[in-house]
Amino acid sequence: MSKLRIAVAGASGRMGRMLIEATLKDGEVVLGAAFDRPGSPAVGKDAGDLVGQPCGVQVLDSAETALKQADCLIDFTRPEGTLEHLALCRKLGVAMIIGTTGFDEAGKAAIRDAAQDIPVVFAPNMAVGVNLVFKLLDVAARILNQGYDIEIVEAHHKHKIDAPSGTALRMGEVVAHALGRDLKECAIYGREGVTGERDPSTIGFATVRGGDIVGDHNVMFCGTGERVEIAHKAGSRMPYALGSLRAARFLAGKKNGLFDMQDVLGLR
Ligand SMILES: NC(=O)C1=CN([C@@H]2O[C@H](COP(=O)(O)OP(=O)(O)OC[C@H]3O[C@@H](n4cnc5c(N)ncnc54)[C@H](OP(=O)(O)O)[C@@H]3O)[C@@H](O)[C@H]2O)C=CC1
Ligand SMILES: O=C(O)C1=N[C@H](C(=O)O)C[C@H](O)C1
Repeated sequence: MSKLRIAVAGASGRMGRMLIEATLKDGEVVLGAAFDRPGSPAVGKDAGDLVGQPCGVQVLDSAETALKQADCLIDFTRPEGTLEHLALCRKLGVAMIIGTTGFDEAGKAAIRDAAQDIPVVFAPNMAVGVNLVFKLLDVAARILNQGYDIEIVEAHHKHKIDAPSGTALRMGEVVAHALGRDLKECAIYGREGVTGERDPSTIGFATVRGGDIVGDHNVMFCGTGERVEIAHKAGSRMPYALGSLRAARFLAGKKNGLFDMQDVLGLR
């Protein structure tokens, strides 16, 4: 059987480079194509040169040409780019792994719609450890369901453009769902000035941005006389890339459908 051909969008980005490295090291898949935006300095270079491992696959500036050489696209770019690539994947029948965060409701609806025709894994965090944390949070919130104030603190590198992180938002959704609340109605994004006492029905978010922090998340259940903290710290982007490749293998042979990493890891 021929190996699964992976295409990488945003090839020269932080995740693009990590995905190329992980794909080249993986014995079960091959790098079918890599592409970047027209005008990117990476276009025309050997994709493997971006990670010090020449491979003979040139970085293209046409997503459509690249996707014709792939079975599955892994996309960690920006919402507007991902949605353009999604339309092309739908047209060409290419499976898609979406790691990009920061979509608005219309963007999420477009992903759900496309998944009627192609298989898609869409997850704010592909790391196995973070997906375990989602499960732990569900258990914790159901047990600590009264008398505990919930605060979610995340920290990322200075280049990150969206806040709170997609992962922090998903953590909030998991906790809110376990408590029978709607995150849209109970989230508090930052505080300033005379805020008054804390409303116990809220879930608070705090964001730190600086340096080269890969990604830290800490969910605090603050009670009276005790505090439970469930945290994950990423020291490298490799877990996101390895999770994405696991997701690509999970989609192989599927005709359509929308999945996330809980499906991929059998945690649903
Ligand atoms: N789900 C997960 O596990 C993870 C998700 N992420 C998410 O992945 C995304 C990318 O992160 P990161 O790699 O750090 O970002 P980078 O900025 O390092 O890379 C983004 C890449 O996408 C390209 N790009 C930007 N805009 C567009 C566009 N409109 N169309 C096509 N390509 C575009 C960039 O090109 P150019 O340089 O020309 O702008 C660049 O090559 C973010 O949304 C981040 O939150 C990150 C890590 C893990
Ligand atoms: O931009 C990043 O770097 C990351 N983004 C994702 C998010 O928004 O949750 C995942 C990870 O935390 C790294």
